[in-house]
Amino acid sequence: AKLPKEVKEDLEDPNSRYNFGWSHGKEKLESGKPDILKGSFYANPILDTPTTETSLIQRYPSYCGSNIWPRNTLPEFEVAFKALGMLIFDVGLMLAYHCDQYVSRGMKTRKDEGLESILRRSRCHKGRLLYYFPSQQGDPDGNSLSSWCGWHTDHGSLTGLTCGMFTKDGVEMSCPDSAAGLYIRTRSDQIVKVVFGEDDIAYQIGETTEILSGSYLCATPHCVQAPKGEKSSGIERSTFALFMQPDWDEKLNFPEEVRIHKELIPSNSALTFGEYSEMLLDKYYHQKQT
Ligand SMILES: O=C(O)CCC(=O)C(=O)O
Ligand SMILES: [Fe+2]
Repeated sequence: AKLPKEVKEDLEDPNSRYNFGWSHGKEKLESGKPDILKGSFYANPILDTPTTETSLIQRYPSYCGSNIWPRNTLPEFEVAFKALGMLIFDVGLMLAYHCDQYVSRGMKTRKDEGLESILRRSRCHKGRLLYYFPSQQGDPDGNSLSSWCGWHTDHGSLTGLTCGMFTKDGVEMSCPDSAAGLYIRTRSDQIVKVVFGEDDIAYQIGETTEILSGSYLCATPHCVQAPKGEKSSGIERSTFALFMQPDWDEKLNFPEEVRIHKELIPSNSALTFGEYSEMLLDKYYHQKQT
């Protein structure tokens, strides 16, 4: 986020709707306003070029495009991003195995249709380095719990997260406001602050896992609160998320009873994850138009 403007512009990829490389102020919030509170850098830490087929790149640019790296300005960045992404991926596969064990108590799934197999063969995983710009006093939304990032569920399968790192002018420090950070809502509707260490990885369930597991597993609603108070001015937050999700070509066998995005899922057929994500994008796009 602190690279010169021209360097960041070179790292932008409008064709993928800014889903590769640098993205700032391009994503729209629920209110329809651009999200200027955070800057992101997206890349697939497992594959630099998921496919060379032009028709696929045109159809699913946000998944099938190629990584963009600041190889001249920050040569160590690519190495670190891939190492962290792959670590979260490997541990995530172990977690997926246990998710399958849990779900198998309640429903029958073929082994090759389990979460672990689906994630192992996917070419669609996406790492996102997030940088929340310094909190400002008197932000219009400064008092709400979701002041840095609103309540949402991630739409993929599993999201792995590192703990947020707070800095001021780039120097690491503990956050003066202990209430700042990530919050989740539990199955019993409790709001819980997520606390974990710098050597830990936290995983959240995404919507696709909820749907495919017949709601045995539930997507984790979460938001990020900015620090408040005078002492917190100038505090920035950085973290890394790995969105583990099925391949664009993966046929999703939706169970008969579906709780979320019901209206989008045809009752008789299996969509691919690529088709399904496109429908979701269209849905949110449509909502924003009305
Ligand atoms: O900043 C965080 O800890 C969470 C980020 C997040 O929810 C997302 O990128 O979807
Ligand atoms: Fe999220």
